[in-house]
Amino acid sequence: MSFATLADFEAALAAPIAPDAEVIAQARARQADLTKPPGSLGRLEEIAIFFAGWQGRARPRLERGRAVVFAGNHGVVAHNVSAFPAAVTAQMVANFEHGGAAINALSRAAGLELKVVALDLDRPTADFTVAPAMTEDECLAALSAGASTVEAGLDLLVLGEMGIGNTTAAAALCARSLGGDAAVWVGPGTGIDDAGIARKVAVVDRAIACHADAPMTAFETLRRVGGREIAAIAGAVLRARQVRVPVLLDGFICCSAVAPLAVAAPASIAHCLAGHCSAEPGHRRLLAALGLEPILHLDMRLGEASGAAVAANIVRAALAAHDGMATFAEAGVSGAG
Ligand SMILES: Cc1cc2ncn([C@H]3O[C@H](COP(=O)(O)O)[C@@H](O)[C@H]3O)c2cc1C
Ligand SMILES: O=C(O)c1cccnc1
Repeated sequence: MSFATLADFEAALAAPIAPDAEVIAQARARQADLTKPPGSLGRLEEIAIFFAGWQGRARPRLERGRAVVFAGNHGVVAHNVSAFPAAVTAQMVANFEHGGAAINALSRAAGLELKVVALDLDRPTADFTVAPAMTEDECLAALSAGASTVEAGLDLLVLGEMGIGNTTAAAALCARSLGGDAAVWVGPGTGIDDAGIARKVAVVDRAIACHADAPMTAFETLRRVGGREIAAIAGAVLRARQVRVPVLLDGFICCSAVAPLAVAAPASIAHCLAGHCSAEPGHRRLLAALGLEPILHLDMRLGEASGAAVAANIVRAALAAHDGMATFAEAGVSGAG
């Protein structure tokens, strides 16, 4: 599946795709029958029921889980908005390929297959303080690259990114999609100092002003102030919903990729859970705006799908309890009197 035209993107965004209500009812009934006080597994129960509805299976499984890390480079790094040089993006992609990054260890620990997709790293996006980051064709190609990593039959999709400078793009996406001053969305990213944060705020203000007259559509926001890895995440999310694969989103940047989608069509991210709340200050506000309750709070601020990969272990635990526990009848345990 690809996004050959803008109409394909708009159709995927608006498609009326919902979880299976009958299967949700079956999974809920099973939870009520398991040998525990009702509700005592808390959020784990909700996670199991969510996966049941999207997988269309009253006893959902996590055999084929995939983590995908998309990488892209950003013209906006010319404004000195990251603590690290842009060359680190390609160097980290090499590190992913050699198995040495955090996501290699964490995806292995969670039993997830790992795919790394580098998107035109030698062609950074345009500086979005003066021009759209991508042409329409470039944005469609990135959306398609994301969609092509997802197929029916996956039990879980974990999404993440690598792209030096992309917390600046993420802040601009949030400001354009959700409003609010640049200052509420800008944070230290890889660790810039206060002067760097002030530079970043000014860059996001200029970006918002530069694109203020453009249509406030999801596509224009992704294309103008996003990046290739960010558009690829949006494409993967839309494709996952079409094939009913539940998604775990990672940190601030990953979630910023779905903000334009959620604003345009709230149901377009109904199959997504937030793996964690990162330490990047805008993430908490972004999750609240998206109506997502993060599974974990671990003060992580890495990206690479790392927080979502850790949360996949919680999903695994939720599904194991849902599938493996005995019912009151099977175990001969008395129900509530
Ligand atoms: C070695 C290294 C590994 C990373 N892995 C993810 N990121 C994270 O940091 C970047 C965003 O922060 P900023 O906007 O400040 O550049 C993204 O690549 C993100 O995934 C990394 C950053 C570095 C330096
Ligand atoms: O929230 C994240 O995922 C994040 C925060 C800072 C830098 N890189 C990623």
